[in-house]
Amino acid sequence: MTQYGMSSECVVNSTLPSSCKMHGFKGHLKSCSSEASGAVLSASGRLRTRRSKICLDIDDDQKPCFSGRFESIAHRSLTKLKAQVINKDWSQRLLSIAKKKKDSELSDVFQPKRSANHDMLLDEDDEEDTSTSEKRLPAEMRCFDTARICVKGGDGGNGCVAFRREKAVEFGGPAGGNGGRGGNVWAIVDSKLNSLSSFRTQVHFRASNGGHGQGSQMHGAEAEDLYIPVPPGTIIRQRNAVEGEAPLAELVQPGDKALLIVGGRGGRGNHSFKTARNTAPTLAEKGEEGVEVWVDLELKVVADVGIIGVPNAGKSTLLSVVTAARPKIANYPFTTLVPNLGVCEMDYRTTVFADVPGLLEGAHEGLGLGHEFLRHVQRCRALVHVIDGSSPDPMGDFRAINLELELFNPELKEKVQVIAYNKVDMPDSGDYFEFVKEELLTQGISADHIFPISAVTGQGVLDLVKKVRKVLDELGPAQQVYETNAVNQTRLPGRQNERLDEFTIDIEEPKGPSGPKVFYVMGKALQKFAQMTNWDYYEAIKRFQSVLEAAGVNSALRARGVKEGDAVVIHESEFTWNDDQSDAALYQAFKDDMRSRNRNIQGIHAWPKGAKDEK
Ligand SMILES: Nc1nc2c(ncn2[C@@H]2O[C@H](COP(=O)(O)OP(=O)(O)OP(=O)(O)O)[C@@H](O)[C@H]2O)c(=O)[nH]1
Ligand SMILES: [Mg+2]
Repeated sequence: MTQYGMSSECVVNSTLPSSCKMHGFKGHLKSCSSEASGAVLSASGRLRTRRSKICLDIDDDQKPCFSGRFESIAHRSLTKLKAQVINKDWSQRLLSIAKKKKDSELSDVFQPKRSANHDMLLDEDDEEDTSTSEKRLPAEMRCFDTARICVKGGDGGNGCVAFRREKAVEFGGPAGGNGGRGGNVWAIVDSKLNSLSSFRTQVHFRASNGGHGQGSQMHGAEAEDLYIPVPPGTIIRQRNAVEGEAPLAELVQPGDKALLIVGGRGGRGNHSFKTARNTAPTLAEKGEEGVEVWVDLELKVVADVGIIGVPNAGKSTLLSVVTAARPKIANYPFTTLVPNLGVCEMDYRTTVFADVPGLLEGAHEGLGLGHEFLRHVQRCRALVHVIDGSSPDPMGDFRAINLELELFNPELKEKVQVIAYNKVDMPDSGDYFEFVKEELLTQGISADHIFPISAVTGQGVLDLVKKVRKVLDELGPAQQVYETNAVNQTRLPGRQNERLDEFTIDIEEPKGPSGPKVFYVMGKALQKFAQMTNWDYYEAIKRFQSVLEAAGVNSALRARGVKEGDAVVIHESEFTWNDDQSDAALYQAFKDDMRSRNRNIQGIHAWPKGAKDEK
């Protein structure tokens, strides 16, 4: 029996929230104990103290199986504390878990992973499989190069109904201001970022709403735009985009930005409705609602040189020596979980290095940390292959990695590789270098591409970097890195030419023999118009009615057989069809509606002819 991530001598001091429920141990857990006084930790119990010493005993051959909230908390706490663990059992355990991870789905970053109806086609079993395979690795170990976020443009502010009231100004006229525009949502490159991990904690991005209009012709304030920072090399697509569809944006260079969502426009106040015939209008529009969409982000790391090698070879150490980057370095495999970028400046020229997580045999099939970051290697112009000199079989490692690269994508084999035989400061590795070099020469690697280095002492690193620079120079200037036909929209679009007379009508048959039919009227402009109509003003409803008449909706409904009492649904509003289209009938319907909504009738300065006010 071994313990998960810790030995009996090494007890983790973990701070867990008091509400952390220890449920769902599913029988793998052999026993739990807690040393903190009063702490209760059992398969069905609850952890009651904030600071507790926990030991979890787990069968040798079984994976720990947590569920619910405890899973993420336990993994997070254990991952944070793994450096403190004296026993290296953690690494072994981690490695074995990672090896078990097998993701059969091979997909390219530029191909949307799922078709539009893929989710719908998934049966329940498939869904379960996906969720369990995703949960097999702790969140900290996943490569954060994809994310799904929800963006919403700000709502426009409402227009205002107001009249000028001043001493000695008898008929002041309408003075209601317009609402302000809602905020737009942009994605902008932030060169300090190198992964999409920030989108783990924030998924919803909403721009602020525009200010409402006020009296004295005061317009509402325009909302500020929302800028979502993304790392360079981010591709943004509509959720479930179909194959071949152009992405919304591809942001590569620092300063690149793209408009994702436009904020809603502000509603007009009654001052805007003033005409020669209607000099005192009592209606105003509501602000347009901001659109909400889900978008998929994918990151392609943009680097000149990719540092590859087996886990623990010293890749991150090399990156920290040649660049100012400070990646995490530790003596266990899979220290690096997301690709790290570093910029090396030499002779007034910059070279971007990417240190990718360690590769394992079977990486092309998704073993280890999966094949996701192999896509990043694909985009590097040259590779530095770090061989771990302290490994029992350095040439075996070298061959295995090259085979993995080739199996993932044959083009990867063609990439120029500069070999860095690392850890020569260690006596065993240094002595072994000549043998390895001979082997490498027999593999067809030219002698001037092989460098014995010690990333820790810096020995041989300068020569290596000079060679890398030379190789890049020989390859010529970097190619255009925009790889998709994305429409990076950088300007606000002009007014959309949406027509009110473009609509469709769907009919839902009555439920019972005497029930009403339901007519769904759908059209982009019509729905927006219905959403912006302020139903609290009679004049607004009258305007809505006349627009329906002018756009041909009423005649289309009549042609489809609408009868008195049938329901007509436009956007989120439901109306009851009345054959009597007179002002009096409309006013009566308005009054009934206001009463049912418990609202006070307001803004009517002249009652329509024939309407009888009950008040
Ligand atoms: N003696 C010696 N140790 C080295 C050298 N380079 C790296 N190391 C050690 O090797 C261990 C692993 O180094 P990392 O840089 O984290 O290795 P890595 O390849 O990035 O490992 P992963 O990210 O886990 O794949 C650390 O303990 C380093 O101190 C070297 O040149 N000499
Ligand atoms: Mg590393």
